Amino acid sequence: MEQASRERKVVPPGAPPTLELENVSKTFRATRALDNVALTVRPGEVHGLLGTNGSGKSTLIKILAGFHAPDPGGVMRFNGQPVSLPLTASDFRRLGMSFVHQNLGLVPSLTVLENLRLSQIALGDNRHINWRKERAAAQQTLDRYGVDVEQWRRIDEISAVNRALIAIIRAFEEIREECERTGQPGLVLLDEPTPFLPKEGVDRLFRLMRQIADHGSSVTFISHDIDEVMEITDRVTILRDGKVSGEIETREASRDRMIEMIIGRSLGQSASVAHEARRFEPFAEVEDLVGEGIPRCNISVGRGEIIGLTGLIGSGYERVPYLLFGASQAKSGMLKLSGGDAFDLSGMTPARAIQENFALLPGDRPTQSGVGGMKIFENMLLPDLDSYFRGGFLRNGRMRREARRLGEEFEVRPNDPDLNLAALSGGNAQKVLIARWLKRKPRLLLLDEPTQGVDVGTRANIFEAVRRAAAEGMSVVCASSDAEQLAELCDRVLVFARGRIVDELTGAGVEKDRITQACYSSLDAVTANAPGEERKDRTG
Ligand SMILES: Nc1ncnc2c1ncn2[C@@H]1O[C@H](COP(=O)(O)OP(=O)(O)OP(=O)(O)O)[C@@H](O)[C@H]1O
Repeated sequence: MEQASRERKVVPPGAPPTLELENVSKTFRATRALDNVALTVRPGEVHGLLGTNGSGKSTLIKILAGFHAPDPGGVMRFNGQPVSLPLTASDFRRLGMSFVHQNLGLVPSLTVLENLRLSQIALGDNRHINWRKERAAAQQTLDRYGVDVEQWRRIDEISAVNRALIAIIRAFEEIREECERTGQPGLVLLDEPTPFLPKEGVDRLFRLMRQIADHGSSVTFISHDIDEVMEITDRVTILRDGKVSGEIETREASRDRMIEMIIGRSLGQSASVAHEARRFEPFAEVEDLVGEGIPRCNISVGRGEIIGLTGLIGSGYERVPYLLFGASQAKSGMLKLSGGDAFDLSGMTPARAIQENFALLPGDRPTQSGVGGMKIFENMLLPDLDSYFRGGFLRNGRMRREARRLGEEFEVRPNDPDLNLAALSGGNAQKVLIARWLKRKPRLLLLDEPTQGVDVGTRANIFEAVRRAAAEGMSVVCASSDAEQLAELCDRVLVFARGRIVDELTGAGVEKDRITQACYSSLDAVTANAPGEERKDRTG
C-alpha cells in the first residue's frame, strides 16, 4: 500500500514532543498492566501504539483520559511542560488532548449537528440555544474537513464510515480551540477506530488523520491491522506484557519485522492456506431465506466447509448468521440438513439452534455474548454446565482446570479462570468466547467478525483452531468485512449487495484483492442481476 504524503506544515524546528511519558506503571491487584512505560509522540506525527491483546494499550489511553490513576512515580510532559499525575477527567481537554474510543462515543438518537456541537451546547446557556448559529458552526466544521453528511440526520441513520468520521472530527474540534488559544499542538488518541470499515472508508479516515497531523497536532492510533499501521503511521511504539518492547520509524520496518516485534516471534506459514477448489459432502441448504435487509438468498454449506459472507457495509451479509441462529427473526426460509431434518427459519430460536448444536459468535461480543460480571471459567463453560454437575453439586475444580487448559490453548492472558471476564482486555475476552464455542464442537459455527480486535498472533491460532475443527467435520459460516481474514480462513466466499448474493469466489479466487474487488463491483452486479439472483462464479 502506498504511504500517504509525509509533508509537514507548521511544526517549528526544535519543538518539544507533544507528549512524553516516562516510568508509567499501572497495577491491577495481581496484574502489572504497565511496567515503566515510556512514550514519546512528536508534533505532527501519526504514532502507532501496537501490541498483543492485553499488552496494556487501552490502560495507557485510559490513564491519559483520567480514567485510571497510574502507580506513583510516573512522569508526564505535554508540549514540554510537566503535568502532574494522576490526571483528572477534565485535564485532558485543558491540555489539548481528545479521544475516540472503540465505541466512538456518539449518541445514536441525536443528530449529526447535536453530536458535533454537544459540548459547546452543554457549556453554553442552554435555556436559549441559537440553532441557526449552531447549524452554521456545524456546517463550517463539516466543510473544514470536507465531509459531506446531512447535519440533521440522526447518527443511527448515517453510514458506519460517516459515524467514524464524525467522531474523529468532533475529537479534533474539541482540541482545536484550545490549540488556537495556546498556539501549541494537540493530540488526538484513536483506539481502534477502523474496525468494520470497508477500504474506501478507511482511506477517508486516514486522509482526515493526515490532515490533522499536517496542521502540527499529533495522532496516536491503536490498531491490530498491520497494513493500516504500515500505511498511516510515521512511527510506532510497541508494548509487550506491559513493557515497551520497541520503537521504530515505520518506513524502516517491513511488515514481517513489525509482526515479529509485536508478537515476539515470526508468524511463519501458519497464516496462509492453500486454496484449491475442494468438494464437500452436503451438510446444509438454506432455501429462500428472507429477513430484514435480505430480500431472498440461498446458501449451501458442505460438511467441514468454511464459507465466508462479505460485501460492502450494509449489504446484508452480516445479518445472515443471526437469521440462521434465530437471534434475528427471519420472515421465511428453510434450513435443510443432509440427515433429513428441516427447520422453518421463521420459527428458529437461539435455544433451538443450541439444541441442534449450532453456535453463534456475535460481532458485538462484550454486550451480546459474554457476561462481564461472571468469572472466566463460568463464561467459558456456560453452555456445558450440565456436564459439570455431580450429585447435585457443580464441580468447580474440574471447571477451573478445563478453563485453564482452554486458556492455554487460546493464549488467554492472564490465564486465571477466577478473574471476571470484564477484567480482561477486549481481545482476550474474545478469545474466551471463541474457546467456549469451539470446545463444544458445534456442527455449524456461525461467526460475525470473529477476530475483531484480536492480535495477529492469536488470530493465526484461532484460524488454525477453526480449520482443525472444520477438518473434523464442523461447518462454518463466517461474516466479515475483512478480505484478508476471509482469504486466510475460507474455502469459498459469497459476496452480497443489497441483501443478495451477487458473486461467488472459490479456489484461487479466494484471495484478498479479488475479494475486495468483488465487493466493489458488487453494486454493478446487483443492478445488472436484479431482481433475480444469478451470481457470477469465479474460481480464479
Ligand atoms: N479494570 C481492570 N481490572 C483488572 N485488570 C485489568 C483491568 N483493565 C485491564 N486489566 C488488565 O490489564 C492488562 C492490560 O489490558 P489492556 O486492556 O490495557 O490491554 P490492551 O493492550 O488494550 O488489549 P486489547 O488489544 O485486547 O484491547 C490485561 O492483562 C488486563 O487483563
